[in-house]
Amino acid sequence: MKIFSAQQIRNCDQFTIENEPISPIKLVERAAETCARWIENHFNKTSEFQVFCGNGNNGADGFSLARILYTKGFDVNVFINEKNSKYSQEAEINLKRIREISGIAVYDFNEIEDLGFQENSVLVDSVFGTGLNRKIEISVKNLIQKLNHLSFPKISIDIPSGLFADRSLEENQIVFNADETLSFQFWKKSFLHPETGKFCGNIHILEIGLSQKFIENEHSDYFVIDETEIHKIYRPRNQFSHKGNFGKTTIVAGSFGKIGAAVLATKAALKSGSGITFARIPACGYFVLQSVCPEAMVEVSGENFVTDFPVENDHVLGIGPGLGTNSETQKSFFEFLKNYKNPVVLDADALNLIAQNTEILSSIPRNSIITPHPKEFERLFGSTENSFERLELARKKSKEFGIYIVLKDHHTQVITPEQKVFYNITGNSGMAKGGSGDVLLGIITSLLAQNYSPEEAAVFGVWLHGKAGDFAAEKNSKEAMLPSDLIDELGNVFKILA
Ligand SMILES: NC(=O)C1=CN([C@@H]2O[C@H](COP(=O)(O)OP(=O)(O)OC[C@H]3O[C@@H](n4cnc5c(N)ncnc54)[C@H](O)[C@@H]3O)[C@@H](O)[C@H]2O)[C@@H](O)CC1
Ligand SMILES: [K+]
Repeated sequence: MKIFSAQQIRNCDQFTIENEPISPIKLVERAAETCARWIENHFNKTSEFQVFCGNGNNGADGFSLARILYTKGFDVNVFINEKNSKYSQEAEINLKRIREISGIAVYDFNEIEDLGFQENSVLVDSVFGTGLNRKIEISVKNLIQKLNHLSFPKISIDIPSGLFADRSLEENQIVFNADETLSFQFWKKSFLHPETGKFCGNIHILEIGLSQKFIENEHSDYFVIDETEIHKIYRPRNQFSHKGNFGKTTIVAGSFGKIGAAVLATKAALKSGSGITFARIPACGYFVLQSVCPEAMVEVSGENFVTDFPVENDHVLGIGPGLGTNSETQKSFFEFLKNYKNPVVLDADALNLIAQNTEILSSIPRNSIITPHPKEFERLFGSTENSFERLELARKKSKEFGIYIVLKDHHTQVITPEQKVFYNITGNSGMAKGGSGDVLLGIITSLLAQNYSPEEAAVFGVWLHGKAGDFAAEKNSKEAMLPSDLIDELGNVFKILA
């Protein structure tokens, strides 16, 4: 699914109004009705809704929602900024409709303290939407601060007030802290970054029938990985195929004390479809690997750490988990990078070795995939102010070195040399444990070996990994789930695709 900027969303609204055609007020009504349906399905009629409305069309949505909820039998109060009487046309019409209903009281933002809300209150934030274009003024700031201190359920309409749709926060910005965000039609970039996404609570993207023609034709470099895309990428195994059709994967990993990383990566490669799987590990891990992964072939290199790298051109190599940073490993790894031309997958210590001498970055074979977490990324490419800037730096570096960067985070981003960005929305905090990255490297390497393109392997790989994590959390809890549980769940994820 494409992600648009605030300006592109405005253009999409406008295009829909002109071409469907539909009047602006009817479009607001459609958006509000969609929210009301969601609310009706999630709250019972004893709830009392306190709806806070701004002056733009986000406010218009709020007024309309208040009216619809009232007609559905909910108790509703509406709050406005009496001092600011300049409303958008749609907001003005909808506020007038509210004033005509005697059962809905309209109060000023200032009155919330005198009123004291009922215990069954639900707060609805319809103050600012995607039209926010500057820092919030003091009176609204005070309101949001006060509301954030109340412990009632909080719903934001379209976007929590105070967030920009497509960029980071201003300094000292106050943002409504939602439990649920009901957002129209598109994911917004700010929902997907940690500094801003933390204000959104659970995100629900509600379809409001904006123009498909506009959405198809409008260019964007930013995407959310959705299941429809994954179905297009996934290739079921042909009945007449044999193991030679699914590639050869070699995992180069492990050192004394870190053989577990090699085991996880190798098992993950085996469980995500690789035809023939090799592990190149130091001798100290030989018996462990052979016993826990009997399907893999083991090649030994060095005693306690890997001392030479394979150069078989028909294998796809995934290098790094638990490799260690011994100087002998580094020397042969760098030698290998200088001579090897096929795409490889690099993670963990492979990246730490490169970070010790970043000149070698330009020797990474074109179209390789690297999978750094934010700290590893910083060691490779330098620090940035926030995750929005980090993403833009990653786009630049992807292009410069002709590599795919899988920037691991709560919503992992896959960045391509063409500067496209794919945000992953599967996965959960139970995966924030040592070993998860080793599993991801195994999956992506295996997919690349099976002839998925680097973009497909990275996008499909992060999605599979996250989905397996979601299944594992459901069975074991986020606390108790282990990276090995992700590997066990891969089968169930493939089953939903077949
Ligand atoms: N345009 C449309 O057709 C649709 C719009 N929709 C709603 O409309 C919203 C966007 O509406 P608007 O573009 O009117 O903007 P908003 O309702 O987000 O409000 C911003 C308004 O306040 C002003 N403003 C911006 N920053 C401010 C600040 N810091 N302090 C004080 N005032 C500030 C802006 O000039 C604008 O008038 C969406 O988020 C969505 O909720 C939906 O109803 C769907 C259809
Ligand atoms: K809002």
